[in-house]
Amino acid sequence: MAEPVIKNQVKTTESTPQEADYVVEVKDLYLNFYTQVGVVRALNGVSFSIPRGKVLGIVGESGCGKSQTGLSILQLVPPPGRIEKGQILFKRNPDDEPIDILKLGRNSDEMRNIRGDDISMIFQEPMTSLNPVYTIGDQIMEAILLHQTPDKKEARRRAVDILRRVGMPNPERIADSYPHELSGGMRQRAMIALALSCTPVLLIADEPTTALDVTTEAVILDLMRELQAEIGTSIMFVTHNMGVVAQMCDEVAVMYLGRVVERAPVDDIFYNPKHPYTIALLRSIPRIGQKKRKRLEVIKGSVPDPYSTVTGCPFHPRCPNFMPGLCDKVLPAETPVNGDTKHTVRCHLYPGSVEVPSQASTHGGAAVAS
Ligand SMILES: Nc1ncnc2c1ncn2[C@@H]1O[C@H](COP(=O)(O)OP(=O)(O)OP(=O)(O)O)[C@@H](O)[C@H]1O
Repeated sequence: MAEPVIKNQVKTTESTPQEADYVVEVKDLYLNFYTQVGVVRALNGVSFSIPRGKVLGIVGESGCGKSQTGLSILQLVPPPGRIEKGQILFKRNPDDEPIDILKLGRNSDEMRNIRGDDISMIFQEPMTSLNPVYTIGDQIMEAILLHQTPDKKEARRRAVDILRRVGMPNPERIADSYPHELSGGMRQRAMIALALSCTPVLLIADEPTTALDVTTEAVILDLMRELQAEIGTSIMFVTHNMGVVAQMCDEVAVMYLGRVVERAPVDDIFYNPKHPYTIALLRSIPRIGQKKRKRLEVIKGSVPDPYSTVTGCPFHPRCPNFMPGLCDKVLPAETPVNGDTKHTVRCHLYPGSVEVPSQASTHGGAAVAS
């Protein structure tokens, strides 16, 4: 029986991020929402790359722009959102010339092909992806018939096979079930099966397990990791849960108010965090060996109102290391930590941060005052 074609091959490399192979590179992305009460500057110069065959975690508190970054990659930002600036470079294969997704028409055939064939997205709520009026099997078959084979019998066989691979008991029966007939964990598996049915080069997983109980969450995370290793799909894993990051990710980008403030291999994020925001995020989670009575620390203050203006470093109003006259005036540039380009930070505690002249920021440091 022919297996679905695996489009992407894992290529392990010890090179720097600039040299390393990526599937998607987001460069200096700006996104605004033009609402009736004002402009929300949701993304303010987001830059990062998703390494081929690896899992990149995107973490940060609610409202920092994680989901909108994922939706931007698929050109699915809802109105009244508008991408103002930036590039999203996509490379299907390592040797391909990159395609700038933002140059493609939102509804063009090429964009639809990328959405259906190369990049899949899964959400916290499976019913966002699953259609309640079609059986699970029909929905998976539809994707396979559209992108892989016109043969209905073969499509059915592949649909059942992928349901088996995501650990569904009795996949033949599940294929004939409607979404409402399944439990939450089963629906999540069905959604993953649907997303992986075309062996995408990239899977964008937006809090896919947040709504599940911890036991089911652990099973689904294991499954995703297994399938990722088997198929070689890259994953952009959006979460606010640092425990999930430790379990799932190879690299991590920490976002604060529409900007990446630190990115590094996962071990560096946990054992050598640099940005005060990353450190605060880590202090707010329980750790093994921590004294029972020790209270978890809450990050001081709250995320600024989306319409408000912050000058300098967007984190300065909450930062324990705040340096008046610098942090509230100058937006820190992204700099490598001790010359290591795999680990970068945007913070004035580290050399090289004062590169950009004084700038005003809106909602988390939009670059330039308007
Ligand atoms: N339709 C919209 N209209 C106006 N502002 C929006 C809209 N959608 C998102 N935003 C704003 O964009 C910013 C980024 O939102 P986003 O959903 O990406 O955050 P997030 O980090 O994914 O948060 P969460 O973890 O809660 O999903 C937020 O300030 C949010 O209020």
